[in-house]
Order: sequence, then C-alpha cells, then structure tokens
Amino acid sequence: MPESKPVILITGAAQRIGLYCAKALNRQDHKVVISYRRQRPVLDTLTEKGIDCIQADFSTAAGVEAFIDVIRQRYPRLRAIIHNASDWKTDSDQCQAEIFAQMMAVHAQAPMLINRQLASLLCTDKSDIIHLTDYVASTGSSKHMAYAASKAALENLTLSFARLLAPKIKVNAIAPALICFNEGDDEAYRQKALQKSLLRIEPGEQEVMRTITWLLESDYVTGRIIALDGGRHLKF
Ligand SMILES: NC(=O)C1=CN([C@@H]2O[C@H](COP(=O)(O)OP(=O)(O)OC[C@H]3O[C@@H](n4cnc5c(N)ncnc54)[C@H](OP(=O)(O)O)[C@@H]3O)[C@@H](O)[C@H]2O)C=CC1
Ligand SMILES: Nc1nc2c(c(=O)[nH]1)N=C([C@H](O)[C@@H](O)CO)CN2
Repeated sequence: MPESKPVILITGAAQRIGLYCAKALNRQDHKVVISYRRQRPVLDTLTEKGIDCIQADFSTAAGVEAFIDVIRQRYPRLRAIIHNASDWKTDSDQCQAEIFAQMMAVHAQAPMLINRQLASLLCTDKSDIIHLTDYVASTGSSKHMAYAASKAALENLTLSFARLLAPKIKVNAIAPALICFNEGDDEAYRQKALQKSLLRIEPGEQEVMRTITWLLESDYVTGRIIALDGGRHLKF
C-alpha cells in the first residue's frame, strides 16, 4: 500500500538539529524517514511516533548505496530529501588525509550519490532537496579546513543539482553559523562564539526548521544558499 502522507527523508536526525526537524515535520503530518549512525534510546521514541529510522554510515560509498537500496524498497515516492548528516571534525596533522576523506564522504559524496539515485522518486508536482552546509563554506576555517572545504563542495553541488533537476525539483542549501552549542562547550568558548555575529545569540534548532518550512512552501526559490548567521558576515 503506497504511503498516503508526503514522505520526507532527513539524514543524521537522531540528535540535535536533525532530531528537532524530524519531530517537527512529523507533527506537520509528513511521513518522516531518518537515517542514524549510532543506536540510542531516542530511536524507540521516534519509532513510536511513526518515524522510520534507518541505520546508515555514509563514510563509504557502499554504506550510502545500502541506504539508498532500503529507501527504494520502502518508498516509491518522496516529497523532500534533507541532507543534514554531518561530522564536525577538527583538522589534525597526524591524520589529515583521513579526516579530509571522511569530511568529503559524508558532506559531499553521500548527498551526491543519494540525489543522483533518488531524484527520480521525488514528486513531480512539488519537491525539494535541501543541503545543510555552513557559513564557513564561504570563508574557510583555521581549525576545520577539511570540514569547510567539504561543505563548500556541498554548496557547489547545490548549484549543479538545481540546474539538473529544474523545473520539477527545487534544490537549495541552508548555511548556518552558530545554531546550537554542543554539551561540552565551556562558557569561554560560548562567549567567544556569540561575539562572532552581530546579533550575538544562540538561535536554536527552530531557526533551521523555520527555513526548511519556508523552502518547502516556496514556488520560486532554487539554487540558493540561505544564510542563517546573525549578521556574522558583517562583523569585522
Ligand atoms: N549545530 C550548529 O550550530 C551548526 C550546524 N551546522 C550544520 O547543520 C547540520 C546539523 O548540525 P548538528 O545537529 O549540530 O549535527 P550533529 O553534529 O549533531 O550531527 C548530526 C548527525 O550526523 C550523523 N553523522 C555524522 N557522520 C556520519 C556518517 N559518516 N554517516 C552517517 N551519519 C553521520 C551523526 O550520527 P550519529 O550521532 O548516529 O553518529 C549525527 O547524529 C549539520 O550538517 C551541520 O554541519 C552548521 C553550522 C552550525
Ligand atoms: N556537524 C556539525 N557541524 C557543526 C557543528 C556541530 O555541532 N555539528 N557546530 C558548529 C558550530 O556551532 C559553529 O558554527 C560555531 O562555533 C559548526 N558546524
């Protein structure tokens, strides 16, 4: 029996921004499908809410292909694909080649393979691909060089897929600066991070969800990188 609700796939949604958005989309009466890498208790709660949780590790092409196969088997149609999965690794002289490969695998190779192989499942009347990139894709980074380069690759893929998949499918990116701190971030780090933007706040996950809702409802936005950065680009 084909799914009656519009199916939205969001990757890496077992915590933080992805989890927040998966729950919000589920409340908006979408059928939500998520990927997760590591097992954790919240997955039981999501399953009870009717969210389909699929284990996937995007660090290898084989892992991405296995995930794609499961999606194809379960869902003949998709309303949207949201590429949220990400690993914020710091550069390291000892294993920078490995870090670069890992960053490119999860932030560029996985979205590219998933988009190329699942675009045909996206609804023909109104459908979206949304890439979560990062403010540093446009500025570079002193401590997360490989991460920033991989997010820049994802921003470029946004442009290529927007051209390839128009007019039926809109393809956009959301480029956040600070959205939500990590539990281990100490007060000194938090204060320094807050000072990097003009608005000097930690906006929280809802800032991303509001942008996703706006993009899903749009009829005329594609190939755009939507900055969510509190005016950081004007802070000199
Ligand atoms: N939080 C922020 O302030 C900012 C976030 N962003 C971007 O927004 C998005 C969401 O951020 P946030 O919620 O902090 O993300 P997280 O750092 O919490 O990562 C989200 C999920 O990605 C999954 N993941 C990581 N590597 C892999 C992999 N190789 N294969 C499969 N899944 C993987 C993890 O799964 P698991 O835990 O199961 O291993 C994790 O739960 C990301 O793309 C991020 O780069 C950009 C700027 C600021
Ligand atoms: N996958 C992740 N990417 C990023 C994170 C994160 O926690 N996970 N956090 C940031 C920071 O908030 C940064 O924007 C400000 O210090 C960047 N990317």
